[in-house]
Amino acid sequence: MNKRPTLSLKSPAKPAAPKLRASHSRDLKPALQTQFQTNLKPDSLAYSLIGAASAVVQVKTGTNLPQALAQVWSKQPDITPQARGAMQDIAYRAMRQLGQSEALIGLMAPKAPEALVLSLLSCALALLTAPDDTPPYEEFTVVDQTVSAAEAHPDTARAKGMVNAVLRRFLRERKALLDAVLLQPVAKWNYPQWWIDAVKTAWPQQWQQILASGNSAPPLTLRVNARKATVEQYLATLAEAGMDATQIGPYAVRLEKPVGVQLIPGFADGVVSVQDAGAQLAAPLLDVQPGMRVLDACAAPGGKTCHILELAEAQVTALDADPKRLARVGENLDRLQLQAALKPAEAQNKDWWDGQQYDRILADVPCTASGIVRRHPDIRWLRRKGDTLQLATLSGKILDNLWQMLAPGGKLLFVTCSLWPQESEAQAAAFAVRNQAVRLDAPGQLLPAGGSGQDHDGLFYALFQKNA
Ligand SMILES: C[S@@+](CC[C@H](N)C(=O)[O-])C[C@H]1O[C@@H](n2cnc3c(N)ncnc32)[C@H](O)[C@@H]1O
Repeated sequence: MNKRPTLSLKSPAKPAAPKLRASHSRDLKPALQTQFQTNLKPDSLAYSLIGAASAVVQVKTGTNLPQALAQVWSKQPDITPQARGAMQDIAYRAMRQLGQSEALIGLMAPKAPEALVLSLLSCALALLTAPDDTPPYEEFTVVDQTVSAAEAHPDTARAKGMVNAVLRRFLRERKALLDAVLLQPVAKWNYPQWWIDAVKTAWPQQWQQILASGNSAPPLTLRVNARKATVEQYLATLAEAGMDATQIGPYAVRLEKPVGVQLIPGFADGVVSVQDAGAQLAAPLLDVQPGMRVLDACAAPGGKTCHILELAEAQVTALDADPKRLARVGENLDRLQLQAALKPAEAQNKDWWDGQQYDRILADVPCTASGIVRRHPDIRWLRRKGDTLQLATLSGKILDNLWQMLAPGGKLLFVTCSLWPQESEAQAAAFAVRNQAVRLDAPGQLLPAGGSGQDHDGLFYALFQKNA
């Protein structure tokens, strides 16, 4: 028998449930199909659509999209890199269009669809309403393949007719349907209403530009390793490889066309790393001198740790509460041939500290990540309004604890990738008062920016010095 790929991501098989009458089974969630296999070809759009939908459905229950996709892929040993790429592309598009797609489905579906059907329709509608000039697939291909995907999965097969009807109606009545749903802010902007309100309150002049920029596809920005090359030298390497690129920061180079890291010249040898241009401001701001003791207190995956070490021979400790993520710091250090001490520990505690103070501390604290939604379009659907206060409380504790570990005259750089003042400027101001910290020059809130000149995520920087 042919080995067929598994497309379900579900939990271990349970004993068979008693048979239900048809009328009852309609009201209950179908049993999870752990062993489900499909005849869909891995290079078909249907295969990518059902895989993407399986990931999107998990985001709706609280899993982040990269993890959800990794779980889908782990169940399909035969998946090709192309199918993986296609699934990822569809799932990310679905996240960026989710408000509009769900509003459209709400208008067209005769009753609320089952979770996987809803996600499958959202993936298909994201392809049919792609904001790019060139739609990624022909409209009728999308409809046919979505119907085939629905037919091939036990959780969606019964809804095949409805999927067909909804998508065909969308193609017939596209303008009227879009005009109707775009009156709703959630459909127009593709964020939850509380998020739209929070951006409006915090940034009354810039809120529309901020929301729109969060829906744009992110650039691929590289950081040139100052120990191995200058930006000019690396731009020449890219030109030789026929890759267009622009310098957008002291060490930052933006590729005109994003490619996989395996295709980036010098990546494997540590000549460059992938890092947003805004995030590349941290290491220079810390002003680390050779031989200094430096603590990177929330370090994983290590972008800023590595940049610090590229700029100075320092004794760096990279700490993170998540040991799995901390392992990625080790991998990045290895690729760049750099060294740091790795500590799996919580930055609000002292149990890991040897009592020797640091000359520099980087506190890139956990936050809502509301400034990096163009890279992580799932975040807006995963976050809850109350997360801001909870995370701000934790980061306040982290900052107060770290301050005691800073040597007199030392500097602490507080960073967030948030747009919410409660996590950023208000936190910085309150911290300075509580600790009589001297505030030095730093960019403060950087709103997300895209375009020819500047291109960076939304970040916040505050720099403090301890009185000598
Ligand atoms: C914004 S990310 C850091 C990004 C990193 N500085 C970089 O540039 O690659 C925040 C990190 O804080 C870690 N974290 C969360 N809670 C923590 C805590 N209580 N103590 C230390 N690290 C924590 C998370 O695991 C996450 O890796």
